[in-house]
Amino acid sequence: MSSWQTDPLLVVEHLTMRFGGLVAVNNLSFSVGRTDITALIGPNGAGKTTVFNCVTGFYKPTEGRLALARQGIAAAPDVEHLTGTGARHGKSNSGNIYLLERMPGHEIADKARVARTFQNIRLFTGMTVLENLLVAQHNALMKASGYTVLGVLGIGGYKAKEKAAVAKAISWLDKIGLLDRADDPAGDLPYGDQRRLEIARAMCTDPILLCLDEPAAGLNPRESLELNALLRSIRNDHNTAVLLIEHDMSVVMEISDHVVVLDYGTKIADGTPQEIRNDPRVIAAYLGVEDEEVEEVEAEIDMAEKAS
Ligand SMILES: Nc1ncnc2c1ncn2[C@@H]1O[C@H](COP(=O)(O)OP(=O)(O)OP(=O)(O)O)[C@@H](O)[C@H]1O
Repeated sequence: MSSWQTDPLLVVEHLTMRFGGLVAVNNLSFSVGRTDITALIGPNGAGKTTVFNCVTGFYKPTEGRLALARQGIAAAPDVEHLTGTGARHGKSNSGNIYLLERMPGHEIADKARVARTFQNIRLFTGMTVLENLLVAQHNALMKASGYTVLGVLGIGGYKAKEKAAVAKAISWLDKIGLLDRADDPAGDLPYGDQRRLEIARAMCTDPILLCLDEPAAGLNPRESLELNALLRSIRNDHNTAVLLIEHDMSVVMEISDHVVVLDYGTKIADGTPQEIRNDPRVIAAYLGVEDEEVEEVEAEIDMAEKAS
């Protein structure tokens, strides 16, 4: 059995999102494995970003449940019990469970520890590269200060936390190869570096789930390889599950453990890259081609896989 079945971090059940008469996501169920890179793929308008917006609290789903278990397994009876209490989160025998559909975005980030990036880069371009990573840790630092001036001036653990925040930022800059650009404005970085900085900024909040909206868009082949290595390291070395939306099939095939395919808001396939890659419905839907073109597309995917 695969990780998303045996050790799910997030279980999405019957998620539906309507905008007036338009059903953007329709009765969608899938799981995100705790140790997986999960790719959400599908043609333009399939509902991928809407799913992200529901997971991260930008939208309140019309229907459905999104249960995240910080540790252990969110056992069905525990999730049912929590749902019945009307609470947003609660303790179970194996740890805390969070019902994301009930939580505002800032709680999803702070308490459930879900971080995200956007399709278009949203760095603070006028701040330095280092400052971008420090700002990401602002909430944790303010907590350490006890929200008091004395706290900020050094009573209690604030100074130690401040040092740790700088150390964490520097270690991420080192990891993404931008230590020598630490004092430059983030807006001066080339596009691919800005993308990696945005991911590092999200990682500075110590997420348990990192949601990336088209991280490979606009990257050249070298930057794309660097991104793959970074995402693998996030999964392997930082115990952070990754959920990404991606159109670049070579990236999806190369780094995903699990692929969920949407078309018109509905799930049409769910499995390993190997399982979904030979499914003609997936290829046709994802690339928006007619049936007779499917073989051609399969050949293209083969070539992309061999090249990566
Ligand atoms: N806030 C909104 N109000 C109305 N309709 C919306 C809203 N957000 C998304 N939609 C619609 O929901 C459908 C799904 O959009 P969504 O952006 O989730 O698709 P997507 O798979 O992420 O597409 P893309 O790959 O182009 O980013 C589309 O028809 C879109 O127009």
